[in-house]
Amino acid sequence: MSAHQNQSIQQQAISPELRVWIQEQLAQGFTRAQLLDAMKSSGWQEDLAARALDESRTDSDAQTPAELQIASKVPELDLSGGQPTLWIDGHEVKVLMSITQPRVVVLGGLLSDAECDAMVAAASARLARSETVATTPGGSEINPARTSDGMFFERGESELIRTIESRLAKLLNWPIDHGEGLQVLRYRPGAEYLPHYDYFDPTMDGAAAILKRGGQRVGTLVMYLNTPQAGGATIFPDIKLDVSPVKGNAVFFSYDRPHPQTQSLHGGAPVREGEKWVATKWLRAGVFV
Ligand SMILES: O=C(O)CCC(=O)C(=O)O
Ligand SMILES: [Fe+2]
Repeated sequence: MSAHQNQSIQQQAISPELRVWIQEQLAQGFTRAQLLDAMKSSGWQEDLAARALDESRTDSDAQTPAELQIASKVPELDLSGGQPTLWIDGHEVKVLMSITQPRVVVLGGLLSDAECDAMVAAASARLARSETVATTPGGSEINPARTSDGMFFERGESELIRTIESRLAKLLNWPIDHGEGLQVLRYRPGAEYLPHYDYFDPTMDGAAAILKRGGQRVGTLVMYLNTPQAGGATIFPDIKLDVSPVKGNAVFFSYDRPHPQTQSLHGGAPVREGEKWVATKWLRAGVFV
C-alpha cells in the first residue's frame, strides 16, 4: 500500500493515478477506512482523501449484490394441484403458461369482456380529462420510454374495481391493501413501453420516500382490456418471451429483490395496428398507503 506515499504532499489533487491506486487497493481487499488512514499518514489532507475515496464508489457498490439481499416473500398462485383452471369467486381463470425462473404466469379469461369494456369506459373519461390538464407547463411528466397515456383508479373506488381487486387478491394470495391502485394505459399505433423493471432502484434519488408507502414492488399483473389488431405484445427480453395481448387475458410476474438477476425485465412492444389497453396491478411487499 506504500506505492502512493510518493505522491507529493504539495500538489494535492485527485489525479487519475490516485483513482487507479484506490481501485487497486480496494480490489486487494483494503477497506475505505484503511485507505483513509494510509492516505492521512502519508500526508494527505483528510477531506481531500475522503473525497477521492468517495468518488471511487461505483453504482455497484451502492447496490447490495443480489446474492446478499434478503429475498422478499412474493405473490403467488396456488397451482399445486396442477389444475388447468382456477376457480375464484365462481369465475374460471385458465392457466395458459407458467415459468418458474423468472416467475411468469400467463392467464386466460381473468376478466370478462364486460369487465374489460367497463374499465376502458371508466378510464377513457378520465384520460380525456388528464389530457387537458397535461397541457399546462410542468403539469405532467413526459417519459419518452413510455409513449402511452395513463391514469390510476383509487383502490376500491367502485363496485367494478372492488370485484376485480378481490379476485386478484385471491388469485395471487396477496392482501388487497398490499396493492397499488389499478393503472390503465392506452397505447395508440406506434406507442410502446421500452423494457424496464417495475421495482424501484433503491439507489435512485427519492427512493426512500417511495418505499415508505408500502415497501418494494414484488409483483406485477398486466391485464389486457382489448385485443389490438397487430403488435403490442408484452415482451420479456431476458427470456425472449412474447405474451400476446388478448382481451381478458393477463400476465403475472414476480421479483423477490430489486435486482436484474430476477430477469423481470419487460416492456410493451410497439402497437402496429389498432389501440392497446392494459390495466396493471402492482403488488407491494407491505401495506400501500
Ligand atoms: O403494456 C405492457 O404490455 C406492459 C406494461 C408494463 O410494463 C407496466 O405497466 O409496468
Ligand atoms: Fe412494467
